[in-house]
Amino acid sequence: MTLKKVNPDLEKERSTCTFNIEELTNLLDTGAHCTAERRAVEDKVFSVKELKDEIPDEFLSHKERYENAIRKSVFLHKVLQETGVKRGVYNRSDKSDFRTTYYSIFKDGSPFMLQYSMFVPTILGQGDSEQVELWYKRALNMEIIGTYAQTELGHGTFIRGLETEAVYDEKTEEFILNSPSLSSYKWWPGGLGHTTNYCIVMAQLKIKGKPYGMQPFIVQIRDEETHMPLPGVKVGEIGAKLAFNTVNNGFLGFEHVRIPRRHMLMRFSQVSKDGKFTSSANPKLAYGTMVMVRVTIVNSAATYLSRAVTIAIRYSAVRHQSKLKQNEPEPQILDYVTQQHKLFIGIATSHAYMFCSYWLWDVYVMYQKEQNVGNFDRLPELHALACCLKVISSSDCTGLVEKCRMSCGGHGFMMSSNLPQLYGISTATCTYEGENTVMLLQTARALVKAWELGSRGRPFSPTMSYFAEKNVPSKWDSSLEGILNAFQKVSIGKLSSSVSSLQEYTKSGLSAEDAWNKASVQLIGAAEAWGRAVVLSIYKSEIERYGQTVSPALKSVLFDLVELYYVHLTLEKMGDLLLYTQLSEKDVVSLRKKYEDLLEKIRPNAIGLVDAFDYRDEVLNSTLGSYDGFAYERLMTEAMKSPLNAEPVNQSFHKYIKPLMKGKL
Ligand SMILES: CCCCCCCC/C=C\CCCCCCCCCC(=O)SCCNC(=O)CCNC(=O)[C@H](O)C(C)(C)COP(=O)(O)OP(=O)(O)OC[C@H]1O[C@@H](n2cnc3c(N)ncnc32)[C@H](O)[C@@H]1OP(=O)(O)O
Ligand SMILES: Cc1cc2nc3c(=O)[nH]c(=O)nc-3n(C[C@H](O)[C@H](O)[C@H](O)COP(=O)(O)OP(=O)(O)OC[C@H]3O[C@@H](n4cnc5c(N)ncnc54)[C@H](O)[C@@H]3O)c2cc1C
Repeated sequence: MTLKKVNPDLEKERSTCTFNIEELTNLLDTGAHCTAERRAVEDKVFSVKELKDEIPDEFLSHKERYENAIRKSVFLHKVLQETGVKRGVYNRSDKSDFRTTYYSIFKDGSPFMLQYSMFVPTILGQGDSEQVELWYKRALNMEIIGTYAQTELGHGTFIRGLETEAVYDEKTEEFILNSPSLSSYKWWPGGLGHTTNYCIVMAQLKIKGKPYGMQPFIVQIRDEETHMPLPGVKVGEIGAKLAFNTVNNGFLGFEHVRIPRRHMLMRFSQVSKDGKFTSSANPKLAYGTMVMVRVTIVNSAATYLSRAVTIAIRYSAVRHQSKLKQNEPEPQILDYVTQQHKLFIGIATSHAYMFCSYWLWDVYVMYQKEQNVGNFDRLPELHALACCLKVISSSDCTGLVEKCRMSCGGHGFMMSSNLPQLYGISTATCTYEGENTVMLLQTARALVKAWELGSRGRPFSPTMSYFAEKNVPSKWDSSLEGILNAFQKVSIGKLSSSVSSLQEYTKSGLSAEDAWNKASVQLIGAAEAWGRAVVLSIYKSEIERYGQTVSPALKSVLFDLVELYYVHLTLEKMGDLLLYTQLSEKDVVSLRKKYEDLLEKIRPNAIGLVDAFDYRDEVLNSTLGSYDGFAYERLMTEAMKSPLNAEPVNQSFHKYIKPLMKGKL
């Protein structure tokens, strides 16, 4: 099929853009040098023919898909090694550490994913210098391939309930790993099924019968030559899932498997040869990899959404349907204001979380530096921020990815659109690295503690400093500052009522735990409200900061999106605002008008804004979202790849349908 260069609809859309697309791309990439570096890596990666799929993945069997994913992972590793990309070292954004490039080669994840995202970072974060020297090099060269094995069949959330044991035997200076029950089997780790030969196992340390809590151990599970499971190791794959079907998530059990003492990662806690345990300065340091991955999820969530919204907006610009005016041709569906309502918030939300993720990453890096000199003061706030922003970014972005899919009508249901797969990998972020409700409850725990300490005169940490302000009623103000203040009032109001309920429940005789459980719906509301206030505040302040360095044209568009985000959230959370602020019906009417005006203002820039995410067709992997906009031609080309289309009549006709038609069954 010969294609014209670009669909005229998209050509027209690009001509109405009011800002410099490249300038926005550089800003989103955290610098022009990051854009250049990323494009150079992409040029290299996407020129490798072995990394292209001849048959779409969805037409392969489970086993073939796995084998294909392994083949591509190996080629990709080689290419990235040649380009000098540091694998296993996170950066401020998915794009600048090439995660987006990497994972665009796999629609459903790579079996090496956990090697890069958790195995190597845990060695770096939890190993002492000698252990890092030994294991990091081996892992980086792929001499060993590993994963992070924490979750068990019986427990994922409640880490203290994990059953896998590591019992120290001082006679042989070894730990004995054991899985005492079916529920203690590790379940879920990516790559564990048939790919990894090592893993970090999180297990309960026991010395002379005494428990010392969960610690990380590096455990060999397969022979390095034959890849056979080692004696006492029971390992396999957990089966088909909603998504991540090429990640090779696995199960793992141990029958008294011995490992050397130095295979416990000992940066923070140590076990000496004679079995003496030295505790880390803070027992939660063993949870460090989770904090780091939660921080990075905020950017991943924004990135998944930016891919989905690029596909949906490009498609909406080339799709014509129904009539707005009787005597005119069918309009682009992007001209329907309801379509703009579904999609433009996707661009703004993606920006909001991207800019917040850069800020959160910087907080994390600052904490790391302080931690290295023994200062853990920032950890409770960082933990609360990582939990809460992980939750609201993953749930908001996943909801909007699904909205993007539905906004493409029937074609959004096609696997070739890549929207179902994007939904699958996005919704997984709501569960992994801490199930979202549980993470909100962790946030609430920190907020309640801060509130109670604050009421006794202790200072609040920076993101909670507004708790100190008196919740006095003030006139509604629809400026950005006014809306931010209003959301802070909601946050104070919800937290204050949750604390009152907790106090009332305990006063009425409930234990602290029962009172907490009874008030927990309120508590997760308070946690979410704090997260909203943080995101509104950081998104606005980051754009104000960048606004001083970018061109006036770009600054204006960036602020249109900030306003859209603020007004959209105000209308969405109207109930809370009516309860805790002076918002009136008149204000709501004028905010609705403001919202409609903003959609109209953003409309000419819609394609420019998604082009600025700078996703090559190979990254989007979508029949609906390609840069040239020839969605129908691509849908037909992909449909022709269905194995059923290889022959005009399928043999099942002769075997079953014909006898049925002839009444000969
Ligand atoms: C070429 C490419 C190169 C690129 C390189 C990068 C590649 C990146 C690639 C991919 C991108 C990402 C892909 C990621 C895939 C990941 C797959 C998923 C992996 C997993 O899911 S691993 C398993 C994760 N599991 C969890 O998250 C479990 C959740 N549960 C918990 O965290 C805890 O159990 C709990 C927090 C719920 C409760 O813990 P508990 O010990 O019971 O604690 P409490 O009693 O509630 O609290 C005690 C006290 O501790 C504080 N606290 C708790 N947790 C932490 C923490 N993590 N840090 C600091 N402090 C913590 C808590 O606040 C309490 O404090 P207080 O007493 O109140 O003061
Ligand atoms: C795609 C994917 C990849 C994964 N990869 C890995 C991996 O590589 N390595 C690894 O170790 N793990 C991995 N996991 C496991 C993951 O970390 C856990 O599934 C996750 O932490 C949630 O734990 P759970 O499954 O035990 O859920 P559960 O805790 O059983 O949650 C079930 C329900 O119970 C509720 N609940 C539980 N506790 C509480 C509470 N205290 N208060 C209120 N409600 C509660 C939850 O809110 C939820 O509604 C992966 C999971 C997925 C889906």
